Amino acid sequence: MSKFNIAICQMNVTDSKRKNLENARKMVCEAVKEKKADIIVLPEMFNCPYDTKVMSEYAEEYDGETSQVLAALAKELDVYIIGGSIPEKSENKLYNTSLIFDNEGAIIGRHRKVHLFDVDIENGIRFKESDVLCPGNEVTVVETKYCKIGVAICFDIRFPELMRSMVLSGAEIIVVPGAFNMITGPAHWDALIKVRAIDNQVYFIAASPARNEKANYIAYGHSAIVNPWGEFIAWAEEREQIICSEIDLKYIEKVRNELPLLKNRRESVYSINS
Ligand SMILES: O=C(O)CCC(=O)C(=O)O
Repeated sequence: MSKFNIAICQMNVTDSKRKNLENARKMVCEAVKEKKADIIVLPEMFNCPYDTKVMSEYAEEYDGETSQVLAALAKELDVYIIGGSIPEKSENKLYNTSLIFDNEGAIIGRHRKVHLFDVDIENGIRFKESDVLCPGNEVTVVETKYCKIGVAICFDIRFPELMRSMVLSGAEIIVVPGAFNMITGPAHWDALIKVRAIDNQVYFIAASPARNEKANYIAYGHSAIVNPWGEFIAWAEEREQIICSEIDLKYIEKVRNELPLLKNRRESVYSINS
């Protein structure tokens, strides 16, 4: 199957976990019914506000309520779900975690955000995820019936080594649920998505929550899907909406053959492990 559809549900996230889960369910159903999506991606922290003060209150151990909702939905609709991210509790630690389900509802991967968002930008934004979260330590690439998919979370997008590691493990699509903000979003979001797609010759799927002006942390929105040539093939505005695009695995092969970047790497000159 070299062609299939991926959708992003750019959902509005509120402080009610119940409403967020209901909304995720409604939008995933719509993505399947209206857009014929085969793989659906949710945004970072889709079941709770993106606020370090409340993450522990919303956190769940695997396999908690959110995981059960997503697994049941994937099975019922016969689709893959890349469950954005949620605060995950494990052995008294908290992680920012993406749970990934196949079309039978089985969990096939779990990415714990590797690079925590700790920044202090003058007259801009101060955020310190490491106040409450622990980093994950693994590169995540899941095997699906379509192809291998790399999954990372938000700030992880800024680390090209992580993305390259995924591609060297066979990823042909990279999915990044991410809640950029009103400072770094306009400055860097589109450019990062585009360049990561170009330098890794992958379809790049970046899934933001909708912009909610009432939230403490205002997400940028503008979810997007970029092809391996670096073209935006689907994009959202700020509001709640679903975007969807066809993925053509043969096109990845074509771009990689015509412009052979991955083949021409000079590993003897540089090493991403150094
Ligand atoms: O890298 C950025 O500018 C935003 C990152 C972020 O919001 C996050 O990691 O959740």
